[in-house]
Amino acid sequence: MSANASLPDLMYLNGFGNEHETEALAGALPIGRFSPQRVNYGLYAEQFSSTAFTAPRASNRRSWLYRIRPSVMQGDYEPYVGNHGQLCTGPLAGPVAPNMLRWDPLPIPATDVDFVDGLTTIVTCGDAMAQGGMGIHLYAANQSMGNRFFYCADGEWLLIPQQGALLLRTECGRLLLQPGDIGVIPRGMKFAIDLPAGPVRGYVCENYGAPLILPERGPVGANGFANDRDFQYPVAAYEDVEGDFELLCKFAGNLYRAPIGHSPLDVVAWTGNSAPYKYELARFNVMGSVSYDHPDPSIYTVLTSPSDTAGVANVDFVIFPPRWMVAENTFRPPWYHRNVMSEYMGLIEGIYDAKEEGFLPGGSSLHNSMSPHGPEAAVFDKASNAELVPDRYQNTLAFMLESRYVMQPTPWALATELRQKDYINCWNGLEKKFTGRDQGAR
Ligand SMILES: O=C(O)Cc1cc(O)ccc1O
Ligand SMILES: [Fe+2]
Repeated sequence: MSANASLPDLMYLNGFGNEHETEALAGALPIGRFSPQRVNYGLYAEQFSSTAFTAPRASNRRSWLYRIRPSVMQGDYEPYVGNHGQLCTGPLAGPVAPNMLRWDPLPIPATDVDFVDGLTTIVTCGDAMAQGGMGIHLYAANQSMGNRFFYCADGEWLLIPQQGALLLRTECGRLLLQPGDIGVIPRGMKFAIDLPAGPVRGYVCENYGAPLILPERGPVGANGFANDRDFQYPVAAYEDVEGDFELLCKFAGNLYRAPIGHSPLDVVAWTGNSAPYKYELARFNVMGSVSYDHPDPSIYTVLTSPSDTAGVANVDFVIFPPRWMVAENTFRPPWYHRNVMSEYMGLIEGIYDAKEEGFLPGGSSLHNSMSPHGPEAAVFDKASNAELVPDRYQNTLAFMLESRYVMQPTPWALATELRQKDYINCWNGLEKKFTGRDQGAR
């Protein structure tokens, strides 16, 4: 068991996008073929395709699942209306104002709410039906899903816990996520989320586009940033239980439910490269300036969903982890900035260096395409006058979801009391300092 006695100590398979194979019962995996006439143990073979059959080999993702019942063993879907939050899908209707926006964290619900019912969408971009863009959901929940199972046909889910542990029970096995970890669940994979250590809060990026991959390293070489070996996949674990259960799904922007007479997490063995995985953000190997200037934040990219244009992401997932700051004769916080890419930010822990006030763990900010942003006034003054000794940034873990597509706040996001209507005032006090005199700064 791990340090917290209520948390399971799970085994994992290491390696990003590897052709993994795992069996919960010895001999359950066919050898030398995927679909033998009869599968051992009376299992059914089912292929799970996450990319088109004909996607190039380097980007092709699929797995073979050997399961107690094939996935067709379920009832018809009917609309599901239980969602306690407000789950939305891009594109949303109406105009998008370019205002800079910021929100306080969601409260933990006062009534019983599980993970799926506790989702509230804050922004979306692109178009789920066209398989581009993403939705960003906040979650706050206090109940395990138990025998309510879910899958999302609209996109891959990147889970970013901010508070509390998530036990992901998936078709491929179990993953434990704690704050500081991230988890990725392929589009369409069935799962349930239990809460082994109390209430939870965090963020979900529903990636409508190409599956997340590791970014190129370029001249950095063969190691560094997020290393492939640190991505962890589950070992096969199956549930052989029957009952009056519920299969929920999100499809083409709406939630549905179907009755199901058994746990769909009944995969006894699987092999392939499309499976859920986790990554501990503390393992990120941070690159940074050891001479001068604040580099572009792309050096902190953990995962990227490419678009059809090289270097222009559908979604980049970027973190700002603890690290040393040593740059000389440099304004060390992020510079003032206008960006063609749209930037959503969240905070997992501590304080973010550009915003020491008002950007809280569990909170959010949105700086849309070409909307100006940068350090608040107090940070500008502090950083302009700081003694530039080596400084270790500790107790900090912010992240950014960046996209080529304009991000549209949901009606909830604009109306909620959690929105800080005075956010723009954080830049008050950046008065004119221009004197017209040469002050000798170089
Ligand atoms: O705070 C932000 O807006 C994110 C960000 C961080 C950084 O280090 C450089 C540019 C940038 O947009
Ligand atoms: Fe920015």
